[in-house]
Amino acid sequence: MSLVRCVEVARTFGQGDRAVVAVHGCSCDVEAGARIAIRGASGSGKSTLLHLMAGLEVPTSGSVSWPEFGESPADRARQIAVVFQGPSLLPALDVLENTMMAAVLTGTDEAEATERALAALKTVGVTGLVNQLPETLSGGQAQRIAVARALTLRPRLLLADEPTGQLDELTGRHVMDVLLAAADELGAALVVSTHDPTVGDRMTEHWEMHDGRLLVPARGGVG
Ligand SMILES: Nc1ncnc2c1ncn2[C@@H]1O[C@H](COP(=O)(O)OP(=O)(O)OP(=O)(O)O)[C@@H](O)[C@H]1O
Repeated sequence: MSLVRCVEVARTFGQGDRAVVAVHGCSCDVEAGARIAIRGASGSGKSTLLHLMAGLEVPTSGSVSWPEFGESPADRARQIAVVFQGPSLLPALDVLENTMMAAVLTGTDEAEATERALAALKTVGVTGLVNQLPETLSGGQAQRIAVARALTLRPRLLLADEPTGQLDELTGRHVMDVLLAAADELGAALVVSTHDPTVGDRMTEHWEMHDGRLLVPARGGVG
């Protein structure tokens, strides 16, 4: 069964002359355990599609459903983690608090969330930073903490929007190692938008976006 099903989904921003159709009539399924890379030029709609899949954007038309996650947004929030493209840490919270926050807000006991967050920070290699505020971090460190926050949630669906875009090659490879290992361990599906062909090479399904339109090759097709 699909974790996410998009049927003829479209998302338009703005109105009238200023309307931008970011996503046009996209239909796709993310199956349990999938490893999907979404490639496409800047502005082709990758982030918007990931946000629709996460339930963070509401489609202008069409439908997004989560057949395995239940109807309520609260149930979904526990099952889906997003690694955002840009800075996403809360400036007033330190690294540990940022890492555990999403899990606590979705119902994980605080002691359990702390334990998970410390383990996730160790996994991404930033244990020395637990008490620092986001303003003291490099872009790469902040991105690794955003990955740790996603892992702390223990989701069944991991959506990562250009997770290596701001990182040097070695750190980027490490972040992908961590995301793939975590997805394996959790039995989660992983969907990554990327411009980096080396990231795409590590995934098993290859989707393309062009001007808001999604091309999903038939299973076993050439990516
Ligand atoms: N909140 C918004 N308001 C208005 N326009 C938006 C908004 N979000 C996205 N867009 C527009 O929708 C289109 C698709 O943007 P999106 O960020 O989804 O593309 P992308 O493929 O992720 O780009 P990139 O690779 O640069 O991150 C772009 O033309 C963008 O300017």
